[in-house]
Amino acid sequence: MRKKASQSKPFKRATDAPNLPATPFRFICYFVSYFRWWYVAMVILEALHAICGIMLPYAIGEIMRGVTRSTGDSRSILEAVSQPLMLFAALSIGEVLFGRSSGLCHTILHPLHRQHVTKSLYAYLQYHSHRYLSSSFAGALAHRITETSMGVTQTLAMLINEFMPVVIVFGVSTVLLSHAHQGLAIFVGIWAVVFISISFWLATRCRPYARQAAAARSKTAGIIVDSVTNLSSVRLFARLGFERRYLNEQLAQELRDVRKSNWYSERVRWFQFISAAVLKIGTLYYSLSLWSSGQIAVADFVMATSLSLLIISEARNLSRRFLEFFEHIGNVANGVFTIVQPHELIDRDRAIAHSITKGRIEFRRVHFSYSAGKKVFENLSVTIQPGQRVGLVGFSGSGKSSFVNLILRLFDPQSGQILIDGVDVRDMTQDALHAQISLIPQDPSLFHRTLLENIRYGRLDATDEEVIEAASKAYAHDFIAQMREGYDSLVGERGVKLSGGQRQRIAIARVILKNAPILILDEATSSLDSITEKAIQDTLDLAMNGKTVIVVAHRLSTIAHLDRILVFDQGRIVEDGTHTKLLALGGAYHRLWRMQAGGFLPVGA
Ligand SMILES: Nc1ncnc2c1ncn2[C@@H]1O[C@H](COP(=O)(O)OP(=O)(O)OP(=O)(O)O)[C@@H](O)[C@H]1O
Repeated sequence: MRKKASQSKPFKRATDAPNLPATPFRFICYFVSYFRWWYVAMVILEALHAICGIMLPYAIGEIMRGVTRSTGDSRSILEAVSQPLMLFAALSIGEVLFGRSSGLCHTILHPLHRQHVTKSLYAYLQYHSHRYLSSSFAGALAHRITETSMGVTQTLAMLINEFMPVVIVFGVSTVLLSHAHQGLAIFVGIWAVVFISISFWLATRCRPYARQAAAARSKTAGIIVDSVTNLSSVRLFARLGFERRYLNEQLAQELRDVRKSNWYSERVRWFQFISAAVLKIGTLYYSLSLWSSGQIAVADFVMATSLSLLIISEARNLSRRFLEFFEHIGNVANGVFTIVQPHELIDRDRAIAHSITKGRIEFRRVHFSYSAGKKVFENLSVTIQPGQRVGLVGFSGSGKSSFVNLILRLFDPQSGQILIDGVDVRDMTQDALHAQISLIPQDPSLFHRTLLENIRYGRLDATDEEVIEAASKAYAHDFIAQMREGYDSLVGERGVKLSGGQRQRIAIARVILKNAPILILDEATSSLDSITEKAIQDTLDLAMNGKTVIVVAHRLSTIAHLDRILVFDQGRIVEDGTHTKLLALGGAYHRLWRMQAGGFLPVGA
């Protein structure tokens, strides 16, 4: 069922990702359809609320009509106004009941709706590629999701609670007035059309100023955050005054932009006040002259003036509302155009959760570049046998990480194949592939959760005992036990409360729990002191047992004991063999080895 729906979409998306439309209007409608009955109820309640409100002046007019028709004694007045009074009371009660019922719907629905948009956008974002995520600011994406979900609910709230009542008020007023006098109705009708059109036009004119002021405000916030984040550097460079001046310059710019926007809003307010005065005075004068010439009754006169006051109160903030409306729509459009993009790496239709039994990795005539132009691999072919432990060495930028990235399918090659146990990685579901490969990166990033949760991430059903056992094997238990809250300690954003070596040990514990058939170590012990590294090496050797292992290393001593070493140079494998064989060859590896023995770290070719 889902497949069918996704086939009709204009672009590729991961099969398990929500089927979100890629245009703001359709995006909003998509979510409305989930809660359609709630919205139908809100539209009806808000319409009834507005109708009750606008009918009140009519009831007042009828009361007046009753009074003028009565003979003057209190009994006849009471008789004449009893029905309009009941109407007035019913309308007043209706206004409260319908208004508050709509408010209740709003209270229940909107948080739910926002949650649903947030969940869907987050689920969609999860399937974006490594390339997409690494070229976006994580904070900005999170902010977009929040703004988009707010934008969707606010857009709908404004349509239902702000614009629809105004339209109803204008429409019903014109009908009521037309019963009293055609001319009055035409006057109010023309006023409403002109007022809405000019308000809309002014709002569109005001938009760039408001946007500029909002951008200036965000920039100020950004500068403050940046400066506070780097406060220790600011102090160490004795740049406190410099930072204040830097902020002051931005604040001065913000002031100019905000003033411009405020000045424009002030002009809009002038327009609103003048138009309100025109309506008030015009209706009063016109209806008074109609009444004095006997064309309308005093009741119609009262109704017309009350209606004009009601219309003014409804229309008062229309320009500002239009402005906010554009802003919310803009937020939705931003979110949709940023996040609801085609997914770059999606599982093929025939992809299966293939289970890796041997761990044989083969690169077959692989051509790969990150972007058009600079090639990283050209016709690369190499096979890593099951259970082999292979070290990757080479100068910085020679292609070691790219080699690993392709195995993990963080990127797809332009041509050629990467096969694991003879199956193209594109024919495996990404979930299955990633579940069967463990990676310990050079600088592991942890979740701001407890140590227990971070280690258990390797296997969610691991018991506390298994977590502690893995931590002990990774030489992490001792330092965890010394922490005040032990395994329940929070590690800070990305694990900043831990040292680099401690983070690496947590990452190793996690991988021990995961126990995947293929293990990739990217300078996995580079942050450890030599004594811990020696100890942990034994654990890693144990963890490598029976697995295919790839070790990316800059320090050649850490891979000298492996079964095989591949030497990379500008995307080519220039040497391939054991440490002893490669040293004897006297080529690139030999040169690297000599450079490191002499204390030099090779940085570039
Ligand atoms: N995400 C990326 N986008 C674009 N180009 C990239 C990206 N990652 C790497 N490259 C480029 O690809 C080439 C190979 O880089 P790669 O990271 O594979 O080298 P490496 O041998 O792992 O280097 P190091 O030892 O410094 O980690 C380099 O020219 C690099 O600039």
